[in-house]
Amino acid sequence: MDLSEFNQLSTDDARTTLRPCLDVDRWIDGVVSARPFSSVEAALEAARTSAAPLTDDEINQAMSHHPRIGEKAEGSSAEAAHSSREQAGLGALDGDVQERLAAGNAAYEERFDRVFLIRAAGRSPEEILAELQRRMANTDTDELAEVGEQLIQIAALRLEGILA
Ligand SMILES: NC(=O)NC1=NC(=O)NC1=O
Repeated sequence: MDLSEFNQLSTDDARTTLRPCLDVDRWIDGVVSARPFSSVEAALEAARTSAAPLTDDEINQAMSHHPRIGEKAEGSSAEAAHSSREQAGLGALDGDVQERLAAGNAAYEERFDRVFLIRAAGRSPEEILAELQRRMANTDTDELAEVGEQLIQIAALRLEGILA
């Protein structure tokens, strides 16, 4: 849809449109209430700043919608479609990278007890692996903050796709 359609959506329809971007009510309401936007960039800026930083509870709730990096998104939900598109950008992972990513995901889950989440769009598999290694050294607190930032980056990219 275009920006004027988004600006004119009812509050409920705007909320429904935004939920697959980030399943956090405070973020959704922040973007919905900032309408009408004068430009797509203004809408994206609202998406990048609304509800930031996310709380631990909001992060944990939002995380349930994200498949592992390198794994096919399950189901036919809007979130799954977004994830598939974002991960398609990784291209066909060669065997070695696929294995290293699977091993990295397992190590990350062991260390932080959640799926490794990263904004995949615009990143090569090698960059994602490097980020995974770097973040393994984070404290729990620092890592949770990074996850929150990545969720918001993904949300803004998803909104950009919706408004394209
Ligand atoms: N585990 C993940 O990082 N998942 C994802 N990253 C994205 O950019 N989209 C996803 O679904």
